[in-house]
Amino acid sequence: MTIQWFPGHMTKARRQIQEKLKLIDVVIELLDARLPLSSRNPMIDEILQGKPRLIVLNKSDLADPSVTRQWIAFFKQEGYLAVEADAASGQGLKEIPLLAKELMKEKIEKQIAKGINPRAVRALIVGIPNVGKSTLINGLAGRKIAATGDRPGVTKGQQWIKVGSEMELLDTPGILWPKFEDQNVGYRLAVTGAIREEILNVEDIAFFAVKYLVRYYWESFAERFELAQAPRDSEDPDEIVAVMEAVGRKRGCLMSGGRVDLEKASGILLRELRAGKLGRYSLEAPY
Ligand SMILES: Nc1nc2c(ncn2[C@@H]2O[C@H](COP(=O)(O)OP(=O)(O)OP(=O)(O)O)[C@@H](O)[C@H]2O)c(=O)[nH]1
Repeated sequence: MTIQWFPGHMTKARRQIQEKLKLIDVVIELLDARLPLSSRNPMIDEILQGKPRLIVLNKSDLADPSVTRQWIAFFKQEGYLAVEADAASGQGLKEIPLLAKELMKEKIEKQIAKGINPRAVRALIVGIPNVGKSTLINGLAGRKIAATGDRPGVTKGQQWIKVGSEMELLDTPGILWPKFEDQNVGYRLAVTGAIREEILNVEDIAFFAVKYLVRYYWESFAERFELAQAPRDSEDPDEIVAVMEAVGRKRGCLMSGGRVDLEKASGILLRELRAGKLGRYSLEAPY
């Protein structure tokens, strides 16, 4: 699903999340492990109004494991509980209800001291489009959950999904918008496929990706496309375009006269990258 975010949509999304906040104890903020800051909503602190929060770095199977470890340390230093997960395979999901409960520890202890039997912790998943919210809900539920949505005319009955005996999850996630002002954020999101290619030019997206990969992941990049020579200067645009042309020649993207069809080559490169064929990579690091 791709959403065109206009100010009215943002206000509506914010209002919908804030309505749901009244029903829950903790928020599970889902970020993309490959680009945790770029996949984060710019107003998240304001929107969540101090609700206890667990940060889940999803799609960690696609991210560079050493960079993901740095991100976990970074978020912990910022005072959050943070874990990595691969919602698609189920890796890392078992810990989530335990950590949600950990966030409520003090309240639960107080209730027990007063002789009250604490109920299951109620949680809401929030995140930008395509970050894996539905996949995580299904993974935690252990089955496919039908999205009941906030469609007009449909009774707004929220459904609770039981996750073991300790957590209950709202069946519809909170959808947030990404940060638009920073062009590099847009490119990082586009590289992962979270923004449609009609919005940003495919060659520009591939250029951005190649520049980054050449600098940080040259070995796996060179291996995939059988490239011998690393560019001398990864800041030189001509050298990056030369790498893209070499990729195009390897993939047979040639036009009449032997020129490389860069648009086609860019499309192929991004597809292979998104499918994990170039290995695991992260597009930003905290340090
Ligand atoms: N490799 C990998 N893919 C994942 C993971 N989680 C989700 N995906 C894939 O990412 C894509 C988006 O997942 P969704 O669960 O639909 O994301 P969403 O946040 O609900 O998206 P919207 O409905 O657009 O808000 C799907 O193709 C999933 O299969 C993961 O941990 N690893």
